[in-house]
Amino acid sequence: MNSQQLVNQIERKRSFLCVGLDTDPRLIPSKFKQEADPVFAFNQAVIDATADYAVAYKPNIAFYEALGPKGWESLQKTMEYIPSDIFTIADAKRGDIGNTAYMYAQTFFDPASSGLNFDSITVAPYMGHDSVEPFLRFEDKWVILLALTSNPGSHDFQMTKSEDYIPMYERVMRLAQTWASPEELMFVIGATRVDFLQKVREIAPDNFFLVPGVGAQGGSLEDVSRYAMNSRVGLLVNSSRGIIYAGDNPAVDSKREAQKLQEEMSTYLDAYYIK
Ligand SMILES: O=C(O)c1cc(=O)[nH]c(=O)n1[C@@H]1O[C@H](COP(=O)(O)O)[C@@H](O)[C@H]1O
Repeated sequence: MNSQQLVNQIERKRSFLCVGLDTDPRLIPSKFKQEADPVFAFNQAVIDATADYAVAYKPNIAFYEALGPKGWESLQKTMEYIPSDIFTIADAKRGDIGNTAYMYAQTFFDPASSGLNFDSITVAPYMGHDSVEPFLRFEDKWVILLALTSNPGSHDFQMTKSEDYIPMYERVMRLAQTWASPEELMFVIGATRVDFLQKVREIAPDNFFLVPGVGAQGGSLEDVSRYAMNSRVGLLVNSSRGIIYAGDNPAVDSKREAQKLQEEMSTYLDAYYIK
Protein backbone atom coordinates (compact mmCIF):
# COMPACT_ATOMS: atom_id res chain seq x y z
CA MET A 1 0.00 0.00 0.00
CA ASN A 2 1.39 3.44 -0.84
CA SER A 3 1.11 6.57 1.26
CA GLN A 4 -1.70 8.09 -0.80
CA GLN A 5 -3.85 4.99 -0.30
CA LEU A 6 -3.10 5.17 3.41
CA VAL A 7 -4.02 8.86 3.61
CA ASN A 8 -7.21 8.20 1.62
CA GLN A 9 -8.21 5.51 4.07
CA ILE A 10 -7.50 7.77 7.05
CA GLU A 11 -9.63 10.54 5.56
CA ARG A 12 -12.47 8.16 4.66
CA LYS A 13 -12.63 6.51 8.07
CA ARG A 14 -11.65 9.65 9.96
CA SER A 15 -9.28 7.47 11.90
CA PHE A 16 -5.57 6.81 12.24
CA LEU A 17 -6.06 3.86 14.53
CA CYS A 18 -3.85 0.79 14.38
CA VAL A 19 -5.18 -2.20 16.28
CA GLY A 20 -2.43 -4.35 17.75
CA LEU A 21 -3.15 -8.06 17.49
CA ASP A 22 -0.98 -9.11 20.44
CA THR A 23 -3.01 -12.23 21.01
CA ASP A 24 -2.03 -14.26 24.06
CA PRO A 25 -4.00 -17.52 24.18
CA ARG A 26 -4.01 -17.34 28.00
CA LEU A 27 -5.80 -14.00 27.96
CA ILE A 28 -8.51 -14.58 25.39
CA PRO A 29 -12.11 -15.09 26.58
CA SER A 30 -12.94 -18.73 27.35
CA LYS A 31 -15.50 -19.14 24.57
CA PHE A 32 -12.68 -18.88 22.01
CA LYS A 33 -10.57 -21.49 23.74
CA GLN A 34 -12.91 -24.25 22.52
CA GLU A 35 -12.28 -23.36 18.87
CA ALA A 36 -9.91 -25.44 16.71
CA ASP A 37 -7.68 -22.36 16.33
CA PRO A 38 -8.43 -20.14 19.34
CA VAL A 39 -5.98 -17.39 18.34
CA PHE A 40 -7.41 -17.07 14.85
CA ALA A 41 -11.03 -17.27 16.09
CA PHE A 42 -10.32 -14.46 18.55
CA ASN A 43 -8.51 -12.35 15.93
CA GLN A 44 -11.43 -12.82 13.55
CA ALA A 45 -13.82 -11.52 16.18
CA VAL A 46 -11.57 -8.54 16.91
CA ILE A 47 -11.16 -7.72 13.21
CA ASP A 48 -14.91 -7.98 12.59
CA ALA A 49 -15.50 -5.63 15.51
CA THR A 50 -12.87 -3.03 14.63
CA ALA A 51 -12.39 -2.97 10.84
CA ASP A 52 -14.70 0.06 10.43
CA TYR A 53 -12.59 2.09 12.85
CA ALA A 54 -9.05 0.92 12.11
CA VAL A 55 -6.76 1.81 9.21
CA ALA A 56 -4.04 -0.65 10.23
CA TYR A 57 -3.53 -3.95 12.03
CA LYS A 58 -0.29 -4.82 13.75
CA PRO A 59 0.17 -8.45 14.76
CA ASN A 60 3.12 -8.58 17.12
CA ILE A 61 5.02 -11.55 15.71
CA ALA A 62 6.33 -12.65 19.13
CA PHE A 63 2.83 -13.72 20.15
CA TYR A 64 2.62 -16.07 17.16
CA GLU A 65 6.20 -17.37 17.14
CA ALA A 66 5.82 -18.32 20.80
CA LEU A 67 3.22 -20.93 19.74
CA GLY A 68 5.42 -22.69 17.18
CA PRO A 69 3.98 -23.92 13.85
CA LYS A 70 0.40 -23.47 15.13
CA GLY A 71 1.08 -19.82 15.82
CA TRP A 72 2.48 -19.28 12.35
CA GLU A 73 -0.67 -20.83 10.90
CA SER A 74 -2.86 -18.54 13.02
CA LEU A 75 -0.84 -15.58 11.77
CA GLN A 76 -1.26 -16.61 8.12
CA LYS A 77 -5.01 -17.08 8.52
CA THR A 78 -5.26 -13.74 10.30
CA MET A 79 -3.42 -12.01 7.47
CA GLU A 80 -5.75 -13.54 4.91
CA TYR A 81 -8.74 -12.38 6.94
CA ILE A 82 -7.70 -8.71 7.26
CA PRO A 83 -9.55 -6.68 4.59
CA SER A 84 -7.18 -5.92 1.74
CA ASP A 85 -7.59 -2.13 1.97
CA ILE A 86 -6.27 -2.05 5.55
CA PHE A 87 -2.55 -1.46 6.16
CA THR A 88 -0.67 -4.31 7.84
CA ILE A 89 2.39 -4.13 10.06
CA ALA A 90 4.57 -7.11 10.97
CA ASP A 91 5.80 -6.01 14.37
CA ALA A 92 8.90 -8.19 14.24
CA LYS A 93 11.63 -5.68 15.20
CA ARG A 94 14.21 -7.40 13.03
CA GLY A 95 17.80 -6.32 12.28
CA ASP A 96 20.78 -8.35 11.04
CA ILE A 97 23.53 -8.39 8.40
CA GLY A 98 22.42 -7.93 4.80
CA ASN A 99 21.86 -11.46 3.51
CA THR A 100 20.03 -12.43 6.71
CA ALA A 101 17.98 -9.24 6.64
CA TYR A 102 16.94 -10.13 3.11
CA MET A 103 15.59 -13.47 4.39
CA TYR A 104 13.58 -11.59 7.01
CA ALA A 105 12.24 -9.32 4.29
CA GLN A 106 11.25 -12.35 2.23
CA THR A 107 9.52 -13.85 5.26
CA PHE A 108 7.18 -10.91 5.71
CA PHE A 109 6.98 -9.38 2.23
CA ASP A 110 7.08 -12.25 -0.27
CA PRO A 111 3.93 -14.39 -0.28
CA ALA A 112 5.43 -16.79 -2.83
CA SER A 113 8.12 -17.62 -0.29
CA SER A 114 6.35 -17.61 3.07
CA GLY A 115 2.65 -17.08 2.42
CA LEU A 116 2.80 -13.71 4.19
CA ASN A 117 2.28 -10.39 2.46
CA PHE A 118 2.62 -7.60 5.01
CA ASP A 119 2.76 -3.95 3.93
CA SER A 120 5.44 -3.10 6.46
CA ILE A 121 7.78 -4.37 9.15
CA THR A 122 9.29 -2.86 12.28
CA VAL A 123 13.10 -2.86 12.11
CA ALA A 124 15.76 -2.12 14.74
CA PRO A 125 18.37 0.35 13.43
CA TYR A 126 21.26 -0.73 15.62
CA MET A 127 23.17 -2.62 12.90
CA GLY A 128 22.99 0.27 10.45
CA HIS A 129 22.38 0.84 6.77
CA ASP A 130 23.10 -2.59 5.31
CA SER A 131 20.75 -4.21 7.83
CA VAL A 132 17.86 -1.98 6.75
CA GLU A 133 18.45 -1.74 3.00
CA PRO A 134 17.27 -5.30 2.11
CA PHE A 135 13.76 -4.45 3.31
CA LEU A 136 13.73 -1.42 1.00
CA ARG A 137 14.25 -3.57 -2.10
CA PHE A 138 10.61 -4.63 -2.00
CA GLU A 139 8.32 -2.33 -3.92
CA ASP A 140 5.41 -0.66 -2.10
CA LYS A 141 6.63 -2.06 1.21
CA TRP A 142 7.60 -0.03 4.24
CA VAL A 143 10.31 -0.09 6.88
CA ILE A 144 9.16 1.20 10.27
CA LEU A 145 12.37 2.03 12.08
CA LEU A 146 12.58 2.14 15.88
CA ALA A 147 13.50 5.71 16.80
CA LEU A 148 12.18 6.80 20.20
CA THR A 149 10.42 3.88 21.83
CA SER A 150 7.77 3.94 24.53
CA ASN A 151 9.52 1.81 27.16
CA PRO A 152 11.54 3.03 30.18
CA GLY A 153 14.73 1.42 28.78
CA SER A 154 14.60 3.74 25.77
CA HIS A 155 16.81 6.09 27.85
CA ASP A 156 19.66 3.59 27.92
CA PHE A 157 20.75 4.14 24.32
CA GLN A 158 18.28 6.33 22.43
CA MET A 159 18.84 9.40 24.63
CA THR A 160 22.61 9.16 24.87
CA LYS A 161 24.48 11.97 23.17
CA SER A 162 27.58 11.73 21.08
CA GLU A 163 30.38 14.34 21.10
CA ASP A 164 28.29 16.60 18.84
CA TYR A 165 25.44 16.48 21.42
CA ILE A 166 23.04 14.77 19.06
CA PRO A 167 21.01 12.09 20.83
CA MET A 168 21.07 8.63 19.30
CA TYR A 169 17.37 8.65 18.34
CA GLU A 170 17.88 11.89 16.38
CA ARG A 171 20.93 10.49 14.62
CA VAL A 172 18.90 7.42 13.64
CA MET A 173 16.10 9.58 12.27
CA ARG A 174 18.34 11.95 10.33
CA LEU A 175 20.58 9.28 8.83
CA ALA A 176 17.73 6.93 7.91
CA GLN A 177 16.12 9.74 5.89
CA THR A 178 19.17 9.64 3.63
CA TRP A 179 18.51 5.93 2.96
CA ALA A 180 14.83 6.02 2.07
CA SER A 181 12.07 8.42 1.13
CA PRO A 182 8.99 9.11 3.28
CA GLU A 183 7.17 6.84 0.82
CA GLU A 184 8.86 3.79 2.32
CA LEU A 185 10.11 4.81 5.74
CA MET A 186 8.17 5.38 8.95
CA PHE A 187 9.51 5.84 12.48
CA VAL A 188 8.33 4.34 15.74
CA ILE A 189 7.75 7.12 18.26
CA GLY A 190 6.30 6.17 21.63
CA ALA A 191 3.20 8.08 22.74
CA THR A 192 4.74 8.23 26.20
CA ARG A 193 7.47 10.60 24.94
CA VAL A 194 5.28 13.73 25.11
CA ASP A 195 8.18 16.13 25.62
CA PHE A 196 9.75 15.00 22.37
CA LEU A 197 6.79 14.88 19.99
CA GLN A 198 7.34 18.35 18.57
CA LYS A 199 11.06 17.73 18.19
CA VAL A 200 10.67 14.43 16.33
CA ARG A 201 8.19 16.04 13.96
CA GLU A 202 10.77 18.75 13.24
CA ILE A 203 13.42 16.10 12.58
CA ALA A 204 11.17 14.13 10.21
CA PRO A 205 8.48 16.48 8.89
CA ASP A 206 7.22 14.17 6.14
CA ASN A 207 7.42 10.65 7.52
CA PHE A 208 4.59 8.67 9.01
CA PHE A 209 5.05 7.80 12.68
CA LEU A 210 3.82 4.55 14.19
CA VAL A 211 2.89 5.60 17.71
CA PRO A 212 2.37 2.85 20.27
CA GLY A 213 1.78 3.58 23.94
CA VAL A 214 -1.74 4.99 24.20
CA GLY A 215 -4.13 2.88 26.27
CA ALA A 216 -2.34 0.38 28.49
CA GLN A 217 0.93 2.40 28.58
CA GLY A 218 -0.79 5.72 29.36
CA GLY A 219 0.26 8.00 26.45
CA SER A 220 -2.05 10.87 25.44
CA LEU A 221 -3.77 10.68 22.06
CA GLU A 222 -4.46 14.41 22.18
CA ASP A 223 -0.80 15.31 22.74
CA VAL A 224 0.29 13.00 19.93
CA SER A 225 -2.25 14.57 17.57
CA ARG A 226 -1.47 18.14 18.57
CA TYR A 227 2.30 17.89 18.35
CA ALA A 228 2.99 15.25 15.73
CA MET A 229 0.29 15.43 13.05
CA ASN A 230 1.55 16.67 9.70
CA SER A 231 -0.07 17.80 6.45
CA ARG A 232 -0.77 14.17 5.48
CA VAL A 233 -1.83 13.22 9.01
CA GLY A 234 1.41 11.23 9.32
CA LEU A 235 0.27 9.16 12.29
CA LEU A 236 -0.73 5.58 12.96
CA VAL A 237 -1.58 5.34 16.63
CA ASN A 238 -1.57 1.81 18.01
CA SER A 239 -3.52 0.31 20.85
CA SER A 240 -3.27 -3.43 21.54
CA ARG A 241 -4.38 -4.59 25.00
CA GLY A 242 -6.71 -1.62 25.47
CA ILE A 243 -8.78 -2.84 22.53
CA ILE A 244 -8.39 -6.58 22.23
CA TYR A 245 -8.78 -7.35 25.95
CA ALA A 246 -11.48 -4.75 26.60
CA GLY A 247 -13.93 -7.42 27.76
CA ASP A 248 -15.31 -10.91 27.21
CA ASN A 249 -17.11 -10.07 24.01
CA PRO A 250 -14.98 -8.45 21.30
CA ALA A 251 -18.05 -7.77 19.15
CA VAL A 252 -19.18 -5.34 21.85
CA ASP A 253 -16.15 -4.52 23.99
CA SER A 254 -13.39 -4.22 21.37
CA LYS A 255 -15.78 -2.41 19.09
CA ARG A 256 -16.63 0.10 21.83
CA GLU A 257 -12.97 0.85 22.58
CA ALA A 258 -11.99 1.13 18.89
CA GLN A 259 -14.96 3.38 18.18
CA LYS A 260 -14.11 5.56 21.17
CA LEU A 261 -10.57 6.09 19.88
CA GLN A 262 -11.82 6.67 16.33
CA GLU A 263 -14.26 9.33 17.52
CA GLU A 264 -11.53 11.03 19.51
CA MET A 265 -9.27 10.88 16.43
CA SER A 266 -12.00 12.43 14.33
CA THR A 267 -12.12 15.47 16.63
CA TYR A 268 -8.33 15.79 16.51
CA LEU A 269 -8.41 15.61 12.72
CA ASP A 270 -10.82 18.57 12.82
CA ALA A 271 -8.55 20.42 15.21
CA TYR A 272 -5.03 19.69 13.98
CA TYR A 273 -5.11 18.32 10.42
CA ILE A 274 -4.19 21.12 8.04
CA LYS A 275 -3.62 19.83 4.53
O1 LIG B 1 7.12 -1.20 17.58
C1 LIG B 1 6.15 -1.22 18.35
O2 LIG B 1 5.04 -1.42 17.92
C2 LIG B 1 6.36 -0.81 19.74
C3 LIG B 1 7.36 0.12 19.97
C4 LIG B 1 7.43 0.78 21.22
O3 LIG B 1 8.21 1.67 21.42
N1 LIG B 1 6.56 0.41 22.18
C5 LIG B 1 5.61 -0.57 22.01
O4 LIG B 1 4.82 -0.81 22.93
N2 LIG B 1 5.54 -1.23 20.80
C6 LIG B 1 4.56 -2.33 20.58
O5 LIG B 1 3.26 -1.77 20.60
C7 LIG B 1 2.35 -2.64 21.28
C8 LIG B 1 1.80 -1.91 22.48
O6 LIG B 1 0.80 -2.66 23.09
P1 LIG B 1 -0.21 -2.05 24.18
O7 LIG B 1 0.64 -1.39 25.23
O8 LIG B 1 -0.92 -3.27 24.69
O9 LIG B 1 -1.11 -1.08 23.49
C9 LIG B 1 3.15 -3.90 21.58
O10 LIG B 1 2.99 -4.81 20.50
C10 LIG B 1 4.58 -3.42 21.64
O11 LIG B 1 5.49 -4.43 21.26
